[in-house]
Amino acid sequence: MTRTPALCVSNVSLSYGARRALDDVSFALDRGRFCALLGPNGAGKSTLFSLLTRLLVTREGRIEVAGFDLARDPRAALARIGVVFQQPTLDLDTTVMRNMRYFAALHGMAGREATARIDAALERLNMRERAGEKVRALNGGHRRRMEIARALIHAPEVLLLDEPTVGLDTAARRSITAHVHDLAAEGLSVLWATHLVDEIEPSDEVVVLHRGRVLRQASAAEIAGEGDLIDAFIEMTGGNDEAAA
Ligand SMILES: Nc1ncnc2c1ncn2[C@@H]1O[C@H](COP(=O)(O)OP(=O)(O)OP(=O)(O)O)[C@@H](O)[C@H]1O
Repeated sequence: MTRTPALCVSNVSLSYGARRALDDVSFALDRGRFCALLGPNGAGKSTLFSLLTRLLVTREGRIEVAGFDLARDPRAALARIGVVFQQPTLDLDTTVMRNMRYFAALHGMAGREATARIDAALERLNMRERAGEKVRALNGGHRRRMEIARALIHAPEVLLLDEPTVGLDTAARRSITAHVHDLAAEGLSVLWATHLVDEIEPSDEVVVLHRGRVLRQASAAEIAGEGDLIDAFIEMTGGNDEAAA
């Protein structure tokens, strides 16, 4: 028996006026996998994330989360998704704990249940000892970790992250990337949008998106072949990217 994929995107297209931002995009994310959505700037990654989170809707194609159709059963589908958007959405002048409690409340959780969920989520990101600090006092890497912990409060099956390391220094970038790979190893299904090849491990799944189209889905090792992933990526996309930055 085959398991329902964590995420299944089938023949999805979206245009902004005359501009075709996504063109017949299809891919599937298996459960418990780290999948990089790899594409140069303008490939359509953020547009796809907007569709996956229903900030945008399209009539062209179908999206399923853990078997739930996002258009027909949005409540069930969205309940299974945790999201970290590219732009931080933190209240800087409250503590980590108050931020987390606020989000738990949005998911209908309070009291002991909320406390247990928040503790577990912060623990997974090594952030428990920071619970009493104001967000403003945290460095960029810890703020991002807090956002990831926040996205896990409701125990989603799929975690979506849109270029989550933008603006972070090398050490913080490496730490966040490692933390999220650990989450996938624990069973979470992860879709990680990036244009940075060095955030991807050989065993990761990769969906290469370019000019709104999926060029390939395979493991990073398969795509790299005998060479490096970055060379394969540049060859596929024509090199109009700062992939090595
Ligand atoms: N609101 C919009 N109106 C018109 N065109 C848009 C809009 N948003 C995005 N686009 C265009 O759609 C295409 C895909 O953009 P998108 O932001 O999804 O790409 P991306 O891969 O996320 O790029 P980046 O890494 O720069 O965020 C680009 O050509 C972009 O200029």
